[in-house]
Amino acid sequence: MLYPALRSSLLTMSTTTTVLPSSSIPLFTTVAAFRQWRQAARKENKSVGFVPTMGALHDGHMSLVRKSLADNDLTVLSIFVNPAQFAPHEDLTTYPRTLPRDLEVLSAESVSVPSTTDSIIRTTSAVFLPTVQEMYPSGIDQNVAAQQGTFIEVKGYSAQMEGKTRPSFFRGVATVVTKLFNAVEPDNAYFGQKDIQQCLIIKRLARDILLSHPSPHNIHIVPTARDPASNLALSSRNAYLSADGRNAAPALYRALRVAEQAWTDGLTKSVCIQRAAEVIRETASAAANGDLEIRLDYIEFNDSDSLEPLGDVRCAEPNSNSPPLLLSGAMWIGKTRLIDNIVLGSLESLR
Ligand SMILES: Nc1ncnc2c1ncn2[C@@H]1O[C@H](COP(=O)(O)OP(=O)(O)OP(=O)(O)O)[C@@H](O)[C@H]1O
Ligand SMILES: CC(C)(CO)[C@@H](O)C(=O)[O-]
Ligand code: BAL
Repeated sequence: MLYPALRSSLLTMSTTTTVLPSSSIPLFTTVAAFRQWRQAARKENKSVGFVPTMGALHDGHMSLVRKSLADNDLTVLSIFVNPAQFAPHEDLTTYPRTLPRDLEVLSAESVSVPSTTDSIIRTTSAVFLPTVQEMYPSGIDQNVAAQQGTFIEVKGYSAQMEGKTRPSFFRGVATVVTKLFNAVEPDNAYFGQKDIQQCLIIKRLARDILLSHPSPHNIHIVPTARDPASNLALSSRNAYLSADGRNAAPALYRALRVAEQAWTDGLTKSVCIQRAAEVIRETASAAANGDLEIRLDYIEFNDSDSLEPLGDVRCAEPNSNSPPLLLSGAMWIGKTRLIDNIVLGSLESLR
């Protein structure tokens, strides 16, 4: 427990600018108020784990929270729908915003960790809910050409894979994550494998700018949480799907698994991708009867170090020095774009 007096005064301070739902977890909307909480944690020598999110929490987010609760004395989760990572034609305005429910879900989550005498129950210690003005003091225009102020670009890693369809996406992510890291100064940070390119870009960013809080090796990649019945990767954007869309959505992971099998059978990359594309085509033609438009955006194999696509090669003998391969893809279900991936190798060896 952090100084109760400080906690309650911070709670009051943090609620002066925005009307927030009531919550058993302290909520902070300003960097200044949050920094006082962080300072108190540092004085108490408590380790701080950080889970950045855009809200609309689901069990994928909660798997990151549980890992952070298990690893750290204190856990902070942020909810911020970051305008800079949405292109002007994307879904910033309709992105699901479910704060009251998010806070309920978070309050209910706990992890029991062994202690010298008994066990300790840990719950989330703070939620950081900054406003757009707080995160972008120079303002933020979704049109990159009109932007003013400071932005972070991770060059050479942001144009492949997701960057082909979303060219400014990682600039927006790298910028906001740098700001969040500066505000929170976590010892450990947790990101989901579902957004694998994001994880690797953030690790690279931390290495390149010599970040200490968190240090690159304290940026952890947590495996993708899936719907147990269909294997669909959990995602906030699944909320956009109709019942028919929901039935079709697991095809992306099925397609990736087909490509993975073809790869381990020794077929060339292009054949693996064709086989995966066939799975999506079959799903699309079945769904077309119900008027739902389904389209593959891409399936690709990339080197996890350089993020460059593989040439049209076959699976080589695994070499203990070679970095894992990324097999990833995206598909459109109507206006909803879903992503997924398989890491061919161990998550722990991703740099
Ligand atoms: N199924 C999942 N398993 C593990 N981590 C996940 C999963 N889905 C999202 N995350 C992670 O949660 C963090 C916050 O993600 P975010 O709030 O954007 O949710 P999301 O479900 O990825 O949303 P979107 O539908 O917009 O992609 C990110 O690190 C993301 O990779
Ligand atoms: C990391 C992140 C919170 C930055 O806005 C976002 O891209 C996400 O939720 O994956
Ligand atoms: N989880 C990635 C956030 C986005 O697609 O904007």
